[in-house]
Amino acid sequence: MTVLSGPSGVGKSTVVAHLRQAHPEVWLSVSATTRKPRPGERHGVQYFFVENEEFDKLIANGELLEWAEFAGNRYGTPRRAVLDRLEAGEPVLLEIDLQGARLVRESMPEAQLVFLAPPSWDELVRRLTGRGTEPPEVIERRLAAAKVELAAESEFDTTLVNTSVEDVSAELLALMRVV
Ligand SMILES: Nc1nc2c(ncn2[C@@H]2O[C@H](COP(=O)(O)OP(=O)(O)O)[C@@H](O)[C@H]2O)c(=O)[nH]1
Ligand SMILES: Nc1ncnc2c1ncn2[C@@H]1O[C@H](COP(=O)(O)OP(=O)(O)O)[C@@H](O)[C@H]1O
Repeated sequence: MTVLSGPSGVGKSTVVAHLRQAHPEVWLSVSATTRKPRPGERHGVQYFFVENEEFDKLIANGELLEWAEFAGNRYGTPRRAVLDRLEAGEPVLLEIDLQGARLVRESMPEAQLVFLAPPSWDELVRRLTGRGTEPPEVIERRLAAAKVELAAESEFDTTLVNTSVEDVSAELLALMRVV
């Protein structure tokens, strides 16, 4: 199992979408979140969008492999689906934040932790702002979280710098031994 983390706006979703277009056999976990959908996001595709009460239930029933609060919303990985795919021997990819990556490392030490880094701080700010999905105060919050995440890079097994989506997808596939 491979965990991909990195600051908001670095390009995680873009890289994963590119990788899965060429290799749909890579299974990506769909997380539950209390965040509201962005335009174009669909329930069950990018996320399972749930209310706070539903998220409380998922935690209480032990249905999440890990969960974390990120920039004011909660996000969690449904446990059953991940375990089923691992049992079936499929390549499993989680795209989660630093706190989640740390929790996975504790509960599944065999997981491979990959950090996606921006070419520079200015480029990260450009990407996050340029995406145009969040208002300025949310961007500020995510950039504050990004500073913490960038400082934790050394906790990961591997760092990939997202200069080129094509290159980084190929590198990630190689790390996952999908060719
Ligand atoms: N711990 C944890 N983090 C998650 C999960 N799903 C998504 N995240 C992370 O939550 C953060 C915010 O995600 P999102 O609101 O979709 O923003 P984006 O990643 O900037 O597009 C990102 O770092 C995601 O990787 C999850 O199930 N668990
Ligand atoms: N290698 C890259 N070069 C230039 N822009 C990129 C690259 N990777 C992603 N982007 C752009 O950066 C923005 C943030 O990417 P996204 O995949 O949403 O990030 P994340 O999922 O890490 O929050 C998007 O507008 C995306 O098109």
